[in-house]
Amino acid sequence: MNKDIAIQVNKVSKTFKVYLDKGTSLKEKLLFKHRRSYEERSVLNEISFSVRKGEAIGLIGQNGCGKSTTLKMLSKIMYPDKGTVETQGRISALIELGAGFHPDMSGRENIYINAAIFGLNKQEIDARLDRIIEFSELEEYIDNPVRTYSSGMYMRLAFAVAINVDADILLIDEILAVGDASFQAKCFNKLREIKAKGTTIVIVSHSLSQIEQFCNRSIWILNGKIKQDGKPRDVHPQYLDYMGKQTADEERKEESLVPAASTDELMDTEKSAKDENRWGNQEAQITGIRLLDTNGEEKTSFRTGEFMEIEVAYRVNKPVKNPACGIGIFRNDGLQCYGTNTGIDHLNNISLSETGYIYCKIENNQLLPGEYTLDLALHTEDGFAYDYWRFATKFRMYSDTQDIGTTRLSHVWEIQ
Ligand SMILES: Nc1ncnc2c1ncn2[C@@H]1O[C@H](COP(=O)(O)OP(=O)(O)OP(=O)(O)O)[C@@H](O)[C@H]1O
Repeated sequence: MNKDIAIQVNKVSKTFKVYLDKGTSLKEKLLFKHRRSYEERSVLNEISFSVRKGEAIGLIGQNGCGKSTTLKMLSKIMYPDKGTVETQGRISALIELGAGFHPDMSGRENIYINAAIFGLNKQEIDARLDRIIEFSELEEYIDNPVRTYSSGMYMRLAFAVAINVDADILLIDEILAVGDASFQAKCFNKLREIKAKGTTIVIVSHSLSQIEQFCNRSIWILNGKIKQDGKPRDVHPQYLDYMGKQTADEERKEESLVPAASTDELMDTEKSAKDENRWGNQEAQITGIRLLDTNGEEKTSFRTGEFMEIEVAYRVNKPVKNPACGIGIFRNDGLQCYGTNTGIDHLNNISLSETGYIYCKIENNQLLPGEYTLDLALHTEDGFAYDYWRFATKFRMYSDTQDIGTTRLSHVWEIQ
């Protein structure tokens, strides 16, 4: 293996046997006692990738796609059925919370056992013990059995050991989801320090922003293969779009499974949905809404600073005088981030055909990462609604910068 490479995964496949049900009742259990039928479930199918020394990479993908399985094979907790995994250097892994801890032993004793698993001898552990206990902030509890610890305390101890064993490769699975915000921030700072020292890091996380903040590269696993491997800012939008479409398909499928309602029920449901999120005299109606990127492609996620176009399809049922179109953007905690309309923008004397489209082009959408909803309205110049549609659509913003607040303000620094 090339000396600049820390991890080399070559055509790795992994299949699990899933045993089929032997029944739940005593009768079924006895009858099917010898049933050995199982199904082979292929999780990874000839995946290959390599990680250079000092690189930090994120593994992403939907639930059950094989991220943890990949990490377990990197740490040699599990072996591939086919293919090879080669690594160079000492590995430290935070994979299953509390794995490697003995519940009846104290925190202190577990530090020795855990650090020994990572390859340290007694003197090396002695030299690091105070540092580990201090980082874990568990001084008061360190001589209590770990079965008395909360999951947050487990995580503190596990993290404190894993980052203090001078590993060359650190593997972390969703571990930072546990623990309070201040400890998480401390862990992140420590990870940055470790990364700066040249440690190779592989993280599995559902938090894309954690990966964006921290990793140089993201690998997206889909249907047993690597779907994309590249900079987080290139991979994540595609992944989010794919996930957005999946969710929409599932919602449509669920809707088609709902038993047909009677006409009265349908009218009632439509009416209550309308009452709640849509109002106006409907003389002019919004008939569709799409969010488009610079190529005119429909998207549900946008990068901070990217072009975003709101396309509003309309129909005019009765001639309307001096209509206006407005938008309102809300963050998912309800905060209104922006609102405007054609009147505010001095676009007067608009005339609408029977049907058509209105476009609002946002050249430089500087909203910061988060989930947003969009309200749309067709209304008279003085604000009387023809059709006001609350939560007309949703979108997500992402970024690889870490600004705080709602919007990135255009700015420059000058130091004198
Ligand atoms: N030891 C095992 N025996 C049988 N099936 C397993 C085993 N370990 C994992 N699997 C199955 O393999 C698939 C991939 O699991 P894995 O934990 O790697 O997914 P993941 O991408 O980490 O998912 P998540 O995001 O939900 O944690 C799942 O369908 C899981 O049920």
